[in-house]
Amino acid sequence: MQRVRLLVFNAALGVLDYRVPEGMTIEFGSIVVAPLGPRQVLGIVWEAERLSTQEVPESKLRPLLGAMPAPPISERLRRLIEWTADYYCAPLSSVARMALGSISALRGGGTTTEYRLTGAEPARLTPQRAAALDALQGEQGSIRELAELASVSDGVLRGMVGAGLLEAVTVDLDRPYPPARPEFAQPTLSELQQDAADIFIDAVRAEKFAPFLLDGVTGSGKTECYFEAVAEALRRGRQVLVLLPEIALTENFLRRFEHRFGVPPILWHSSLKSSERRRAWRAIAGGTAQVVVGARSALFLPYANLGLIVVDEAHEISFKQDDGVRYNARDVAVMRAKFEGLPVVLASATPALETMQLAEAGVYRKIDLPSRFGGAQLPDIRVLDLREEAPERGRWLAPKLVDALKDRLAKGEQSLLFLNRRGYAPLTLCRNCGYRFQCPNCTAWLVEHRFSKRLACHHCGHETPVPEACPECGTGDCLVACGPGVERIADEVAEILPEARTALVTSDTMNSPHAVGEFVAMAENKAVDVIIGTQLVTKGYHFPELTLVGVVDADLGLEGGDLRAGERTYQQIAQVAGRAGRGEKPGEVLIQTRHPEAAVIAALANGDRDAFYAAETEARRDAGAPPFGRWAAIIVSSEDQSEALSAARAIGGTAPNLPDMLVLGPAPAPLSLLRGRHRFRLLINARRSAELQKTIREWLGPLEFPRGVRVNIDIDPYSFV
Ligand SMILES: Nc1ncnc2c1ncn2[C@@H]1O[C@H](COP(=O)(O)OP(=O)(O)OP(=O)(O)O)[C@@H](O)[C@H]1O
Ligand SMILES: [Zn+2]
Repeated sequence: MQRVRLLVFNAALGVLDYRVPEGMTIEFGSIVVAPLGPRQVLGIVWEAERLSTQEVPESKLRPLLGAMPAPPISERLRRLIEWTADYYCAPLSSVARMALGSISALRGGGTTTEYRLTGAEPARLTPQRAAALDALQGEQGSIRELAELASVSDGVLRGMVGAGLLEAVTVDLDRPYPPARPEFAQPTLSELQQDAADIFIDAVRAEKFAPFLLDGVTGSGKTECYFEAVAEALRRGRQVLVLLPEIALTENFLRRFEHRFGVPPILWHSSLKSSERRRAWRAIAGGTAQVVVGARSALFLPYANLGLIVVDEAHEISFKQDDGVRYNARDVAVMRAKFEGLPVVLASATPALETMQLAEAGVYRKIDLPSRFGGAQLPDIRVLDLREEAPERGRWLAPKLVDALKDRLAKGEQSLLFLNRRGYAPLTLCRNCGYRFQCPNCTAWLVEHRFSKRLACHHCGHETPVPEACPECGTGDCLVACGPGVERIADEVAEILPEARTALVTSDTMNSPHAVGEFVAMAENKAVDVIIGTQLVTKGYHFPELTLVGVVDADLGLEGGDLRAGERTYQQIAQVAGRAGRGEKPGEVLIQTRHPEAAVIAALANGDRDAFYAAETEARRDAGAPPFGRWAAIIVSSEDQSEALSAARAIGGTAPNLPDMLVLGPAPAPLSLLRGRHRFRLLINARRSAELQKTIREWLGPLEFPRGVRVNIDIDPYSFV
């Protein structure tokens, strides 16, 4: 190769041509360093005919500086990167960057230095050193990482190294992971489970593209089934990727995996320490990482030898990324399996309608597990009509739910209360003048968090202490909390069941793997009587003593009229209901609602999933909504409202007039102010036959906007705010 075309990691530059200097060997996919003016850029050597750019004359070509000591990005992954960029209308370089994951890992293995406490007991300590000493017990990391953990400056820690309180440790980045053992603790599967597992095992052996939907009720043992496919991949020396929707679930998964295979899997997520990240990336690219578990970002990594992909809780909307490259990891996982030629298993008790449709059309092979493992029955579901069975004044739990909670406590069984709202109260207002606390950066109320004594915005993170007096009228002691969040429900439980031991499970409390682990251990050891949680606690957990689930407000998710609100409500409630009665004792679910007649609630109460899917399918068909039609959104934002509006109007004004595409808007977004940016939205509804992405590219491509305007395209959107 004399002349090469690079995809460089800079969306503005994109594609550049270079000369390969004498003696340097590279191939397509090689990761190289190239000069750019006085600077250097990283790039991937790409097939020139697949990337268009202005030809640079031979005489002007500058030579590459060198190749990184990392395996080249495979052709299959290059094709997936192209497909993703094309489908989601995203810059190729932004997608490719996700494959690199850790830029520092590209520099090679070797060693790095980390620090940990020596255990020395100093006579006297500054308050900062004392705080660091406290915070860093059992921790190890770079100075920067430890400084962040302890909330002190790097300088404080350097001083502690000098004083002998911290010591340097050499970490080998290429030290191998202990091998997982496919036969470590093989369970005896039920006949149904074994049939499902055999199909997956055959698919792993076939080494061909094969998409599956594993549709099994809650507690049917979906994990045990796909673990058998994982075991087969391990026996054959192939790598496995398991995608989970949230990091909070990984802790649970990790323990189950270790039980089954003798060692923990390799984790990949955004809060890995830099040395862990480098080690994991190198093992993934080198083929020695056997099973990788991660959130979305693990999907684009350069696995050397992938043999199976599993997407667990595949219906979860958090697989859709809503910033940067707006891709859906569930869908891209299927595409990756296709390009790589391997099986992919989407597992869920409440599959997305899109997934169901593909299964019905025969595109995905559907494998059913219709009953719970070990003879456990699905729980009994009853509706509490809040219009007839109102909670006491200032309370949120209806008398029947309170009685059920008391009954379980008396019997020593566990209960779970689900409310998908963090904090104490979603709105705080002044009793005297009616002033409402609103975020200065977003169209959103500030949510009171009573434990941290703060008012917080759940969109931008803005926080302020709860004031003594109303900032508007100055009256003291006049603020009222409106509506419940989980913290308020926890207070109510403490009042009605003072002797009950409670656990609050939200992203505020489950903010580290350690916290999640502690919660799971407590719940399993029956050190908790009542769990109060947000959607975090609705899925994945298996607590055999949990026999009662109370849904505090089933109508919450139906408000706002999002196009998938019905489906999402169904999934959340069915999932949380699925936590009840998983052991020997039967489960009961009480759903509080003001709309018992709503189709979703009725379907849940009757345990009639098919009726719900049928009704939802018809509604979507009528509306031309996915999977029958397609949507795309264009979000225009700027710190300057009029600038955002005129840009949105310019887009609306040049909208193509096509028979198979309808453009709605622009209209102010429901979240019309977000992180200080004013937002307008357009929604495109297209027939399946429409060339949606091509049309959007041709429509927006020629338009020019002021520098402060951002235009984001969201293909197959999940968020409409
Ligand atoms: N064949 C088996 N032998 C022993 N235990 C099993 C078997 N199958 C399932 N279990 C146990 O039953 C419980 C439920 O299984 P699992 O959590 O895999 O269900 P699931 O289908 O993933 O449920 P959910 O969708 O509700 O998370 C787990 O504790 C699991 O270990
Ligand atoms: Zn905000």
